Amino acid sequence: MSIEIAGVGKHFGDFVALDDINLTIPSGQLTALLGPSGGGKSTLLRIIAGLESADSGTVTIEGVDATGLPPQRRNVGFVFQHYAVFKHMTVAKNVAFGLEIRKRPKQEVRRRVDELLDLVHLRQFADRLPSQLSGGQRQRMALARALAVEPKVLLLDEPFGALDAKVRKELREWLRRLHDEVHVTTVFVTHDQEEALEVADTIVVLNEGRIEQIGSPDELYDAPANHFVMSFLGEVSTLDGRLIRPHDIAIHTVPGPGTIPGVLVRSQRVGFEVRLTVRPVTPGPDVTVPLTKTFADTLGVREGSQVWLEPSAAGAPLVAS
Ligand SMILES: Nc1ncnc2c1ncn2[C@@H]1O[C@H](COP(=O)(O)OP(=O)(O)OP(=O)(O)O)[C@@H](O)[C@H]1O
Repeated sequence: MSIEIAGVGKHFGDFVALDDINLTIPSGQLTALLGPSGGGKSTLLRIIAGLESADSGTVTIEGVDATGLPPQRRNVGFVFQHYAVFKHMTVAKNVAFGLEIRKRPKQEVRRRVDELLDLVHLRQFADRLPSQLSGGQRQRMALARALAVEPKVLLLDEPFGALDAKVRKELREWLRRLHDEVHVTTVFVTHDQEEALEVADTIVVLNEGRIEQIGSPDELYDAPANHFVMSFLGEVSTLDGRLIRPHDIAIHTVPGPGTIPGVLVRSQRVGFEVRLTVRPVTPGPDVTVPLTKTFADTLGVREGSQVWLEPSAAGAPLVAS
């Protein structure tokens, strides 16, 4: 069982937002829709949720053809970046809302709300108003509220987008742990490759309305299908007419087989790292290689030194540029 998206297309006027999307999102996994702004991620998520209808194609959720079903009959929960909370209701009431409108017995509602508040670590804030929570706590409350009605699928559109970097990082670690506890099929939209690499089981890279690649974080990072995926998923440099990750370039003070000579033009200390920028003799841009400070010290090079660059012997991902 899973979410099956077959032949989904969506236009806005002449603009093609999604072009023949075919995708299987496995049950029980955390799947990231990753891509640059305007790539079609939110449109696809909204089509899965039933908030937007596709021009063509079908959406099947856990074996049921959901293409024509309204959102409330799809058994999905969603959380958006700017979550609309009921400001006048306590945290516990906000979480209980979906259960109360479904007229579940009071005792069951109380028990379920307690469970959920434990799960999102907000039990001690049950009686506060949302305005008395931090941004990160509010998003956790939003997740508890979405989970309350036991959806088969949880859809998150940049749920941590509006928060500062530190809180975002905490919340994504927390989301991963939460997912490992509840295993609800989760699809989240992000334009942040680090977020996708760190949290997702499967990443779907969307660009200009098309799927560029689908795979595990390791597959995408180590074996990108094309130039776009490689440069979107991490830093890349161009060396000797090829694309390579900066971490896959070694610097030597003596020549060796396959090395490319160059001159060290800049040495920059950034925290625990030293970034050495080398101008190769071969045509092409300067290459910046990150090293640990200890290793940079043992190399003993300074600006103006002659050095030799070596693409890592493991031959890590080199994609013709
Ligand atoms: N209701 C609409 N009317 C017209 N164009 C739209 C509409 N909704 C989305 N679009 C366009 O469709 C394209 C895809 O939008 P979408 O929101 O899916 O992208 P995204 O990948 O989620 O981007 P972002 O990360 O910026 O949210 C964009 O170019 C957007 O301007």
